[in-house]
Amino acid sequence: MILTLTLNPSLDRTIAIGALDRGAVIRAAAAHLDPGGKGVNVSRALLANAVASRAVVPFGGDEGRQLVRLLAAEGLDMVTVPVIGPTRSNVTLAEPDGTITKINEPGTALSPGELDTIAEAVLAAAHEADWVVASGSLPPEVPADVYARLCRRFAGAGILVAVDTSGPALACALGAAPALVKPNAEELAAATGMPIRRLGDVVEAAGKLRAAGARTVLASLGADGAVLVEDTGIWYGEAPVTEPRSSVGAGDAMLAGFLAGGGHGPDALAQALAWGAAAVRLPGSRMPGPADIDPGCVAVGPPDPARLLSSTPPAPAPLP
Ligand SMILES: Nc1ncnc2c1ncn2[C@@H]1O[C@H](COP(=O)(O)OP(=O)(O)O)[C@@H](O)[C@H]1O
Ligand SMILES: O=P(O)(O)OC[C@H]1O[C@](O)(COP(=O)(O)O)[C@@H](O)[C@@H]1O
Repeated sequence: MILTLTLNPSLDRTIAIGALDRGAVIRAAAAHLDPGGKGVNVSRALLANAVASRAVVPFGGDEGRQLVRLLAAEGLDMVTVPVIGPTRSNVTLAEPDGTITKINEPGTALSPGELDTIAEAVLAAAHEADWVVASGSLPPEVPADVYARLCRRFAGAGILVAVDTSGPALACALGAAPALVKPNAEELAAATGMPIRRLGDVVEAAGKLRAAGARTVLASLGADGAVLVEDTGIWYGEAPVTEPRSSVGAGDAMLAGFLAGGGHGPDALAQALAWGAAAVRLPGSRMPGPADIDPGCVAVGPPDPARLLSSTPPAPAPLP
């Protein structure tokens, strides 16, 4: 069983527009509402592929009740934890050429008591879990070491922790030896202070995250695919999509595919890429099921260090 924790879940509204014209009245072509948040999406993708998963989901206010209703309608196995602050809403503007602009709210603070209740819910469910996935940003005022504490709590208990986050929460988690981290190119650049222009940079930056404590690094590179760096090897793979519809949730589908594929090695990477590509072909953050996933669209092999990435993440700010 794969247990997910999303401390900052969301209602995700994806709005299809013609072109993003700042300052104008933009008439939307279509809109989708999906339940969201990174761990929630990992569980949704696993559910869509009949892989056992349970999601720990704090929820608050009318938005939170709607989130829980949407997840219940999908049949998600979840442990819901009521909290006072309302669940956030995130908006994605999707243009016809595939450009997406995301506006993610910060979310509402969790009190120390609420955090304790959420931690108890994770501990109670974790005894059945092979993996615990701690994913997404932290709401305001939540201590940056919250995922690190989770890693330490499960170290030695035979439960592997995967962390998908950014900034101080990622930096703290690295020091607690997570089994897996899944940075995207921008997070990799920010975490290492390195410009990420070529596959060689990705491999080098992943090596730095491993030196800092992560056992395995699954670096997602958007349309360029992904690089896997672990004890037994380094692999690169891609699964091109000719008509991308929405990349929202692609990273979460990809992580779900990797864990469902065994959580290590080139076959798991291939499955991750197939699930990520399938998510990109679907609208909003709809998670792909077996009918959407084409394992034949993936190529995995050794990375060519000189290969340039098609887009370079913003140059990282100098490390303090
Ligand atoms: N335009 C695309 N074409 C094909 N695959 C994509 C595309 N965008 C994303 N993906 C797939 O989704 C994965 C995650 O995307 P990425 O943008 O790196 O992550 P995140 O959504 O976490 O920022 C990629 O590694 C790739 O497998
Ligand atoms: O917690 P964060 O970093 O604000 O991200 C939350 C957002 O990420 C998503 O989980 C999508 O994630 P990915 O596109 O990285 O797979 C959305 O559902 C949600 O709105």
